[in-house]
Amino acid sequence: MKSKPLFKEHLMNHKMQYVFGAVLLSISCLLQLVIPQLLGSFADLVQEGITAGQILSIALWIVVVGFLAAFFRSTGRIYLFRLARLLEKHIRKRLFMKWESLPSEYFGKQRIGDLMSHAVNDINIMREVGMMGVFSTIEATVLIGVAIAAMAGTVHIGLTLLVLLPLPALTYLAYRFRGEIEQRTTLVQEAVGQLTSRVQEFVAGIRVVKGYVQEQPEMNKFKEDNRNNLETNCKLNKSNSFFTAISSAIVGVSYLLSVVFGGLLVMRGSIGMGDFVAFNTYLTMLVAPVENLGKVINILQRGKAVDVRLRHILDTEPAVADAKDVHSVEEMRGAINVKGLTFHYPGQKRAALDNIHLNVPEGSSLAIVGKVGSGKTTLVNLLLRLYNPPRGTIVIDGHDIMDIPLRQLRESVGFVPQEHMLFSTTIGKNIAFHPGGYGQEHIQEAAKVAQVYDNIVEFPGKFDTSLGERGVSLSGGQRQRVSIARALIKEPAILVFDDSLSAVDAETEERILEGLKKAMKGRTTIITSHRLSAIRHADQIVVMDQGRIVERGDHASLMRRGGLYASTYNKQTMKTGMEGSLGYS
Ligand SMILES: Nc1ncnc2c1ncn2[C@@H]1O[C@H](COP(=O)(O)OP(=O)(O)OP(=O)(O)O)[C@@H](O)[C@H]1O
Repeated sequence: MKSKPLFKEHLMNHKMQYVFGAVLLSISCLLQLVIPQLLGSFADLVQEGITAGQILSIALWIVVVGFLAAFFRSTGRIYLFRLARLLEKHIRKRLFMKWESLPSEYFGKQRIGDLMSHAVNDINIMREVGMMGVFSTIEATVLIGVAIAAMAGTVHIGLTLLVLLPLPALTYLAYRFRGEIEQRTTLVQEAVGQLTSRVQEFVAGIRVVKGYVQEQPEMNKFKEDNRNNLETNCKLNKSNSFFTAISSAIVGVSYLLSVVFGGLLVMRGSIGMGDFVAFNTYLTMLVAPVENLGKVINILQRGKAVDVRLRHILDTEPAVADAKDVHSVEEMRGAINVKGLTFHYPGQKRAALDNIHLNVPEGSSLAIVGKVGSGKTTLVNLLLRLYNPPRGTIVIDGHDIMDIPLRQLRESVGFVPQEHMLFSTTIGKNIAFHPGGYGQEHIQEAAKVAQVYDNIVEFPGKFDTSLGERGVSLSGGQRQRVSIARALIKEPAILVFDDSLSAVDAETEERILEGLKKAMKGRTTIITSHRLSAIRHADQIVVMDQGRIVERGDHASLMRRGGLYASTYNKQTMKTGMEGSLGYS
């Protein structure tokens, strides 16, 4: 279902609050319009010979009216701005919830800078719509409307019409600039996204940049993006300034007409001096709201463009989601059956997996080995339902994986991915990464099994040591093991290690797997690895090549067979032996 325009929806949901804010602001506007009348009376009295008491009385009225107008204006402002903050909070929450529901594939296609730009800049613009957009629209509408009525009703209808003549030009101008400002705003947002992505990539890849002496080319790319950002902003600024300047010029023409023709009317005696003063004070009061109208139109246009962009994200249907009638299954035990699984990535002709059959009994271990790109990660991703497998091709404990609620499925799997993402919080919290949290005892036990306990207790803060963004203060191997501890603490029915031990040497990998034996007991374990020595104890080993299983069996039977597995194993052990004798292992 398509979502409604975000601001409109917020307006409808908070109708009464907006009305109340508008009433407060309108009272302030009406009070402000009393001041020209007071000044008009003052001018008339001056001509007739004013007394000190009259001066004092008018001054007092101006102070009282000014004070009340300011009181209602600031109260209305506080009220309406609070609504705008609510709008900002609401959209940010919806956006984050939507992002959480989208598959990792979605994020693979997005630049981080663009996502950041949506989360920060776009939402700021929506807040501006709620703040200045609403506030200035109400103020401009009431002030302009009532001021014009007062000018026509109390001073001179002909002069009012004459002075207002240039204003339709402002409407035309707003119409003419509408598309241009909208288009340029989009370009500015894109330029900001590009710049943010560039900085993010530079920071994330700083070691590669330095290692390949790419500082200068990277600086050139940054300069180009920075220049583009400047240019797009200047163009937008030009449109805005041009628009504002012409708006002011139009208002200036109104002034000219008022002074010339108003002056003539005073000379002819058609209106009094007081009326002339009041008329020009009204006109002065019109200048700010009319000028603001330009800004408001600009904000509303930018808001419209952002609204469309944000709704485009909010309307994205997650490719992987629970079916409507999905029900929790009884306890997950971890018996996995894969039946004739063939899988194509969206838009790909070549099958990433081709007719895969597997039977992994509950509590047993399966190792998936094969060359780069042979389909190991794809198989694991489908088991976690990061993509949808064809119906009936993956069955866990007798249930088609498509009929198991995603939450239950993923809670039953302890997944250790290739990339070890750690969050910028303490090591303990990285391990206890679960809504309910875990006690210290659990955290320490998981760290021990993952062979990282000794490293952690050496840090000054032990488990309370804070990690920088992406866990930069830990070595690759330590990060991997913290990530393993995070999977183990869940005590899941199924453990999946997707080439997760590649950052440690062969000996450490074996030691970790040896240490994990206790944790693996009673759990179905799936390990993908390039290093065959590490997985040789698995109950079942499958060798993949170009999306197909080309060999299967246990280590001994595969070695006897003398195929791809045996030759790779022999090559690898020979290499490791050489490295060992050279002191590398
Ligand atoms: N998101 C994707 N979209 C399209 N094709 C993909 C995607 N991910 C992987 N592939 C392709 O699917 C095939 C299998 O990839 P997969 O990542 O499963 O291999 P792998 O055996 O895990 O490789 P590695 O050992 O390098 O991790 C490859 O040809 C790869 O290019």
